[in-house]
Amino acid sequence: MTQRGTLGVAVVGAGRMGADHVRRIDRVISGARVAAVADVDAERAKAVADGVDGCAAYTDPAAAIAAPGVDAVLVASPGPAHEAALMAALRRGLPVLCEKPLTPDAASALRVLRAEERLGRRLVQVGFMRRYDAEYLRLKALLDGGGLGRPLMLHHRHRNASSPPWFTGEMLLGDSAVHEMDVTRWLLGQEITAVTVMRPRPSGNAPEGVDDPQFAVFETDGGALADVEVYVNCRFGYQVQAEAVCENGTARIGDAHGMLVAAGGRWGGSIAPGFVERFEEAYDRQVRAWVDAALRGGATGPSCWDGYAAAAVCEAALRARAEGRRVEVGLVERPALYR
Ligand SMILES: NC(=O)C1=CN([C@@H]2O[C@H](COP(=O)(O)OP(=O)(O)OC[C@H]3O[C@@H](n4cnc5c(N)ncnc54)[C@H](O)[C@@H]3O)[C@@H](O)[C@H]2O)C=CC1
Ligand SMILES: O=C1[C@@H](O)[C@H](O)[C@@H](O)[C@H](O)[C@H]1O
Repeated sequence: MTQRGTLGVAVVGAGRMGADHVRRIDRVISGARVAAVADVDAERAKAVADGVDGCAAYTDPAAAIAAPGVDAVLVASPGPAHEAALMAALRRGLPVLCEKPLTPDAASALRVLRAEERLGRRLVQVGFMRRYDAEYLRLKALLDGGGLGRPLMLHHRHRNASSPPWFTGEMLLGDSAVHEMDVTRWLLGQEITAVTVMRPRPSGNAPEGVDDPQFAVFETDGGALADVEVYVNCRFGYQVQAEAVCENGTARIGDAHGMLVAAGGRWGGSIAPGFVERFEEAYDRQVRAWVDAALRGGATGPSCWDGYAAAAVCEAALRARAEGRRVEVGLVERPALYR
């Protein structure tokens, strides 16, 4: 039950993304309020909850999800903790926005999908926020319109200025390139069927033991190819680009944002420092769409099927990287709920 048409949200995980979503719900989005914040780090939960009127702090996510006034759950804990929070929310029949990845592997993603399927209706939205980015939406509309002919190839570039200290070689695929796995499927309306991963000699910027950058190639069931360069210690900024090569033309996004300045014999723009700045409007639109759907009692956007398919592609990519060979992606039959 919502109080006076306002969605009471429990936010699980009060780190970088969780705290930013709390700010967004509290100050940017209408129709929702943060009723509870849970973090295993009690001080962090309290610090974030203290910034919001009437918000309670918890260290146990299940207690926050069951708290009075909670109508919906936003999961922003690390990927391995997502399944427990998702299951607790689904047991109570609550709508969930779960940060990517849905879960870190296909088996756990499938368990979540089956739990939602048993309820017979969609309650989960996965935080693949690029689907809400204005540039990606324009590219999707262009491809769907068919004016350029059939898409043949996608070229993706995903560069971060630097990776956090805990980042591993596996995370370039499971944490970063998972976005390209999702947008490839979404832009083309096709499933990824096989993955190959190649690695150049690591950059001198890469932390010891981290194979950065990596290069992956996806094959799809519609006969398209997509490649992604993931480079998470490029130093120069946060850059996400995509180019579609179609039968009769190409379209490219992610080159320039905002102003171009000409001065002193040079011209140019600026590159966002990080994902929070580059995708700020997409995060806003994503959360707004989730709140609107939850207030109507449903879910929208990337589904458990999308989260599961991306997890299966990740698993294949990790095997392809470890074994140095092309690996096929195995998916279960797509349930009727997600068709
Ligand atoms: N869509 C996007 O562009 C981005 C998405 N993410 C995703 O957001 C999620 C969170 O990432 P960050 O905020 O960067 O991580 P973070 O490390 O900054 O924050 C995670 C928080 O969760 C807490 N936590 C750990 N285990 C928990 C549990 N079992 N229950 C409740 N809280 C727990 C930690 O104490 C920490 O405060 C991840 O799934 C990540 O992949 C992260 C960055 C960007
Ligand atoms: O999701 C994200 C992070 O978790 C990930 O670590 C970054 O590489 C991505 O650019 C960002 O969008």
